Amino acid sequence: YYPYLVPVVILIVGPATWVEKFPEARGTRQSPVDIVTSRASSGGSAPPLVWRYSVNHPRSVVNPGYCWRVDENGYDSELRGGPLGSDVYKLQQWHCHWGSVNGEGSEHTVDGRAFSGELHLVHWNTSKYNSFTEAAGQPDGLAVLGVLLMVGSKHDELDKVVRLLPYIQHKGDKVTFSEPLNPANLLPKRIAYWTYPGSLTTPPCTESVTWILFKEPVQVSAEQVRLNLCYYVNGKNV
Ligand SMILES: O=C(NCc1ccccc1)Nc1ccc2c(c1)[B-](O)(O)OC2
Ligand SMILES: [Zn+2]
Repeated sequence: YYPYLVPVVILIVGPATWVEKFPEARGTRQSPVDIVTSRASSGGSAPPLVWRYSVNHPRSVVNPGYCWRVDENGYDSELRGGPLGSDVYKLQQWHCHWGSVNGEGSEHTVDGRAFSGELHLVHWNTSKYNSFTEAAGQPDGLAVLGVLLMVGSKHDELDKVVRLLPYIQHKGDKVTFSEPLNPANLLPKRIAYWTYPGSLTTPPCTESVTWILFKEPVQVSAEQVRLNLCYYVNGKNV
């Protein structure tokens, strides 16, 4: 009776329906995936992954309704090497995924294990395409650095965004800040990573993402997780 209705309803409006509106979601390289570490082949002779980000420019934190997103507003940055061939990618935005239950917020899992959250730094291929939107439709258009988040010590760089969340409680809210922030400080110390060709994990689920998921999780405090949860799950935006 009653409780059995709820899961069915959730399935009808959740990812299961995305294929109707977004045919890409039925594709062959859909993300997220579970990283089965025993099946990952070693990187062999891939060149080093190299990045450079602008620090002192105004950024805006936006509430798109399902996470928070920081727009880089086109300021200079570069990501190259690793699995990206000879193309240069530029940071467009970065955003965070959190779960409703602590410890289950990440999109990717590693050997079946979920993490408290997951940061995505979204870059687009400026060597081949003229805009993010154009690149987002191409198989080699986007490159996303994925950072797994686990509860531990407070993350000072991330806190520059987390402390602004109370000001963007509703979908569409946006706040601009000019405090210097280096996105490179959001990445783990050790930069070993898994990489695979995948897709956006949210509609339109376009298969245009070269995923680069760092192996080492980054620590954020329980309070930082709580702040993220209370603005995105308890009814304010879902
Ligand atoms: O950029 C997104 N939408 C707007 C859009 C504009 C123009 C064309 C297509 C899409 N979405 C999106 C981009 C990157 C990632 C994700 C979602 B993610 O999977 O959450 O992590 C990586
Ligand atoms: Zn994402």
